[in-house]
Amino acid sequence: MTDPDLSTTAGRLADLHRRLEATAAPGGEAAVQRQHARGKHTARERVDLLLDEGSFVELDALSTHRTTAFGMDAKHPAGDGVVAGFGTVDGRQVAVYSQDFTVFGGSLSERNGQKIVKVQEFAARNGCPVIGILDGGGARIQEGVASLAQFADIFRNNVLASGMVPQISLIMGPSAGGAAYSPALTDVVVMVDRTSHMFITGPDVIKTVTGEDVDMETLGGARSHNSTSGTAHYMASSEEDAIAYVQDLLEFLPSNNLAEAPAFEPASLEVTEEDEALDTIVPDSANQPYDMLEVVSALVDDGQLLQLQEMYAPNVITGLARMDGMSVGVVANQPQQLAGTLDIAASEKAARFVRFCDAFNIPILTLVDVPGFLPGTDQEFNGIIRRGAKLIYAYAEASVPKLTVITRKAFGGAYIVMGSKKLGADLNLAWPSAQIGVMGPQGAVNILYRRELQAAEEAGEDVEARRAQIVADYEAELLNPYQAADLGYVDAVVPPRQTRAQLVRALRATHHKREARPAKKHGNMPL
Ligand SMILES: CCCC(=O)SCCNC(=O)CCNC(=O)[C@H](O)C(C)(C)COP(=O)(O)OP(=O)(O)OC[C@H]1O[C@@H](n2cnc3c(N)ncnc32)[C@H](O)[C@@H]1OP(=O)(O)O
Repeated sequence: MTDPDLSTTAGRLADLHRRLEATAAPGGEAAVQRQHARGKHTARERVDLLLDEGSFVELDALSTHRTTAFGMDAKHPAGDGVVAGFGTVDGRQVAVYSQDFTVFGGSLSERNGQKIVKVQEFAARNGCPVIGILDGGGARIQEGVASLAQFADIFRNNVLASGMVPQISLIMGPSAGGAAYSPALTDVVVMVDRTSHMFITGPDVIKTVTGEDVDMETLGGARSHNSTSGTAHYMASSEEDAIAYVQDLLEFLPSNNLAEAPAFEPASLEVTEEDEALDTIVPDSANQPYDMLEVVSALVDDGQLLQLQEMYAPNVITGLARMDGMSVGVVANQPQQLAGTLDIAASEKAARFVRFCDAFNIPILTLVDVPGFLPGTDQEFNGIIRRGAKLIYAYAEASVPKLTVITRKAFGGAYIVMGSKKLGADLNLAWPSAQIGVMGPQGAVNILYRRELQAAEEAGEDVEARRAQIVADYEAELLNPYQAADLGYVDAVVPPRQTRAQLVRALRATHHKREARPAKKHGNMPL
């Protein structure tokens, strides 16, 4: 192909076209084929899948690195391994960057790091979500500290934008070493099963240092980070699934902390069949589990809940839904898992979610059926006191509308933590099946009546009959919602079928809630 004549306008236009064409597959066709063979899209294909057709405005497409060492002066792929810019998702503005694994393994250079920073700053300035698509080998080795320093800029921007604009990370390949801290600093991390990996030190380093044998998938695959480490919020079955999840998620979120989330059709307050079914959902026996997801489904619009961290700490459910057409964050104990107890993982999961909702002005609906914190040395030694306290901190700090429904058990510290009145909830409802107390009946009777039961045993009396009687007395006296209703710690005891309508009325009433906090630099959460 002959070089265009740059002394003419037509030639300059042809030159531009030639340069832009080079951005289509800067790592070469063979690298694109390798990417596809691994079941992965290219950086540009991912941006196209995410954004509304034709909406993408690319920034710095023609920039390239400045390194000369290690033969780098001979390689100048256009864009330098990141596709960056802004566009729309369902008509709403977002900023996006997408690492290109076909260019130096998607590694971060000084130059392409600056492109990412530009996108982050664009999002912060213009109040729109920023979505990072990660598929890269971390700091570009050939650039040394220049690349490392650029990461510091990115991390700092992650922190400064936190709570200002939603930040979402789509992991679609490796996110290795310290580089993994950028997604970790964002609000939501989505990983693709089998093709995405996050780790601070890889299998080889682990083998050398600790002698441990672990493969990449077990160490840092989507399943591990969704179910074990709690780093990821959704495990997608494919890249398309991951992108669809992010598109759904964005529909629940405001563009920034000063905006409102999109609103949909208001709800009808007529009692529906789903409302009626709530009257019978709590089993007669307090020890029998039921599925809290069914309660959520009956309460929220169209029964739709978008769970975050569904695979992690399933004893607490966290997710986004709509009530009356408005976004709400749902936090709910799940009696089907660990009897709904709160452990370290559940506390941290729920705390982070409450803070996420609070940052973006999303009201919080809390559904309570919690027998307490999970007992055991494992929990105590690993810091259930410090780490469980995060949930108290999050609820007490949150100034968005907070609505709480106690469906059954609400015992001890766990009662307080789960959006109780005195932590600042706006409406606390209880069902007639609610049991609110310092602890469950067996524990209470063992402590209060230990001596009496011991004496009865020594006297040859029927201890079990006596214990059953005391338990029944305790349940009748304290394990109901009426002491709390009497003292104003629940605002109303309602038939389950009326719950949805009461919550919707409360959401309407609290829509413009403003709650001031004393001025300070920041609090000191027990991290
Ligand atoms: C604050 C942040 C600090 C950090 O980022 S520290 C972390 C530094 N990075 C790492 O430790 C990861 C190094 N890379 C790897 O482990 C692997 O390349 C990785 C990412 C798992 C991918 O493995 P594979 O899928 O087998 O691909 P591969 O090794 O053949 O790499 C494909 C091409 O990408 C290149 N590459 C990967 N990571 C790079 C990097 N960091 N700097 C510069 N080039 C990098 C690699 O050389 C290869 O290039 P080529 O195709 O052979 O020309």
